[in-house]
Amino acid sequence: MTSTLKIGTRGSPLALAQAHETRARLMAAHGMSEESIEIVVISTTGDRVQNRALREIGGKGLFTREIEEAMLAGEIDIAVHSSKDMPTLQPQGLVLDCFLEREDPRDAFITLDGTALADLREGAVVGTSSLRRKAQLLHKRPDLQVVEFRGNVQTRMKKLADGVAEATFLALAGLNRLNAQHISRQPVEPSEMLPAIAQGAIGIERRVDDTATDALLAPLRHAETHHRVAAERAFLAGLDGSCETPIAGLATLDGNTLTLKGEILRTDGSEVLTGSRTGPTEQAAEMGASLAVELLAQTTDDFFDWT
Ligand SMILES: NCc1[nH]cc(CCC(=O)O)c1CC(=O)O
Repeated sequence: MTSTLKIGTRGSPLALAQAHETRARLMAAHGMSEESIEIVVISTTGDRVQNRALREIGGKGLFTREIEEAMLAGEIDIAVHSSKDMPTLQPQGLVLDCFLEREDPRDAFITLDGTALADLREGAVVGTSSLRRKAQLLHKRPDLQVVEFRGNVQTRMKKLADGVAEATFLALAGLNRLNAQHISRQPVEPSEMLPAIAQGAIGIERRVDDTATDALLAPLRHAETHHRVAAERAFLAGLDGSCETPIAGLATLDGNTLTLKGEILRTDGSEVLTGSRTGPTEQAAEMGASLAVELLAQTTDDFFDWT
């Protein structure tokens, strides 16, 4: 290969770690040299706006638009993303169909002194900007107070140190990828709190008609992750999920048998609707779609209202 493969990514520490992991996997799979793969950092609207809740400026494409424009313009060849931040539909001409082996999909509960979620004092303040985590937490513990908590891992840890909140949640996958061993964390079992759709899975987007890049990505594709993410994202798509709706879901695989658990919540945590599907991997998308239909059928008109 004579030309350079260009990987587009956001510039956050986690995004860069994921881009470097992708480059390392490409090098290992194809014997490519480090110089033959360039990492191109692209700033997105989501990165630039730090002072407002993301949902106020709208939509899931906030962290992807500028990267996708660069790919359509041919300035980059692939884009490396956290699949959980990706809309279910990609812009015309692009496809998200390469998923690397999934990291731990669980959330982590973070306190400075190691207090467990179950031991959090009555009325404690928890910081999170995730509507899902907020709704799930309030569903279990209506006594807790949830405050908005944006920013990268360091910023959030500083807020804990400053006493802005006593606890927060982070994705275990992110902590692992950042080698953040110094941050003490307690994994939250999915039976306690279902994670976000596709949490822990790196997704690689490319141009639909770029067959050379498609072939280059082939050895990076992880089949089990693909089936699990396909079921979860079909569930999300069926719910027309935006970041305004608390949605959670996780698919697990036992041989060729996929089990998908999914839930939707009222924003204040006062109601949660859950369900599951089990079937062969070939039916991943149908399972996700039919679970979405089942849960939507149980919602009343005001279920998605802000409360
Ligand atoms: N919304 C930000 C985001 N997007 C992906 C991850 C973690 C890594 C992953 O899920 O792959 C995080 C941080 C977090 O939720 O703590």
